Amino acid sequence: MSHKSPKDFFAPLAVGAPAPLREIPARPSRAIHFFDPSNPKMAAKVPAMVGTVDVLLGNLEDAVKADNKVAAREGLVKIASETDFGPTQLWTRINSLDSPWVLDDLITLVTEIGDKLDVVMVPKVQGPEDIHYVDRLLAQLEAKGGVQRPILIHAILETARGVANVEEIASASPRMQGISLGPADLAADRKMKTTRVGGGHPGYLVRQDPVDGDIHGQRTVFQQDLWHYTIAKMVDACAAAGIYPYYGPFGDITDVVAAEDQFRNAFLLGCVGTWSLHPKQIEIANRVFSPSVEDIKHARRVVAAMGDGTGAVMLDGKMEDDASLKQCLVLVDLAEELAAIDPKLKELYDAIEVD
Ligand SMILES: CC(=O)SCCNC(=O)CCNC(=O)[C@H](O)C(C)(C)COP(=O)(O)OP(=O)(O)OC[C@H]1O[C@@H](n2cnc3c(N)ncnc32)[C@H](O)[C@@H]1OP(=O)(O)O
Ligand SMILES: O=CC(=O)O
Ligand SMILES: [Mg+2]
Repeated sequence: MSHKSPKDFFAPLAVGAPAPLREIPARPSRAIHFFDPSNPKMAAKVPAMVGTVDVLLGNLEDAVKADNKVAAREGLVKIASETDFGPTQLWTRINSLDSPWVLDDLITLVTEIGDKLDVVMVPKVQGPEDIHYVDRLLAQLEAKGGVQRPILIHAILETARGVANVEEIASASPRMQGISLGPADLAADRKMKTTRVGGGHPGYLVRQDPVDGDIHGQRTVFQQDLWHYTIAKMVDACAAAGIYPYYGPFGDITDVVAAEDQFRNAFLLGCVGTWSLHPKQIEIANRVFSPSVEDIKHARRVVAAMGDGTGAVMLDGKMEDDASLKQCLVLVDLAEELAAIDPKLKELYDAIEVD
């Protein structure tokens, strides 16, 4: 397989298209909030959500009825044209690359609202060839529409082939912003025997060994995480490529407790955010994907104790060194990025006293 040289990788793919970015900016994206632009009730709520959520995503793919595909596309153009998004990013999820709608999705959105669109989410990505296709098309359309800065690409990891190719997908283009887990389509594609949109399953468990050989006696059951392997693989692929990993949908809107657990697992494993399908999931995501006061307090104590950052010190009976300092700096840096856009968090983090 032939690879592009570094100089070609960062050259625009169409005459007149903006130059690709050399680094993907670390813009907060704790919640990517989905709305259906063809649904008048949802669409009406979008302007008031600006500033309350990091990303608003006009969804054109699954969950939008086939009869409403054109209305959703046109609805998104209208909302984008009429709304000042301020600090909130505007993303879209286009229809899949084999669908009858995707070409018109891209032509319409990039030429009409390209300057407002930050990221295009591409579903059911199978391999780098899908990203190359969207990459070139975006460049051609940016040139046609006079778009001034490159629109980034976000892939959904929701096919078995996509998971097998995740490293190549992550580094397929300088437009690659990040990757989300798509547990619902991935489960179907893998022929998993679940019937849910993300989250766990009570049947996927590990059981304590029999006590005194009594297999029918009381034995503790530990439910396992169906998504651990894929999220970890995705996080590694994204970190290696310098892009951002996300959990995806949690379909049980009423189970806010399990949603929080699933989001926190993803946060701890390295994800920067998740999807929100319903307004009540935004607050959960914003909270979970922001470092806690306790974490920042501890991280700042380690930073202070480590002085010039070399050597080893004891803090509360625990050894700290360069590696634990680096982990603490991940949290401190994230807190600074979030404080810059979230005044409540800034107040919270500023009030922390390090003893
Ligand atoms: C596997 C995947 O691909 S996941 C991604 C695709 N799926 C989606 O994007 C789903 C997006 N979400 C939704 O469609 C809806 O939230 C549903 C269908 C799950 C639930 O909708 P409802 O039954 O209307 O929920 P509910 O009655 O609690 O809504 C309360 C209010 O919030 C509004 N609302 C619900 N979801 C959203 C949303 N995502 N964004 C903005 N407003 C919303 C409703 O319109 C309703 O407004 P109203 O008070 O003016 O009547
Ligand atoms: O698109 C998301 C999914 O889980 O499927
Ligand atoms: Mg899907």
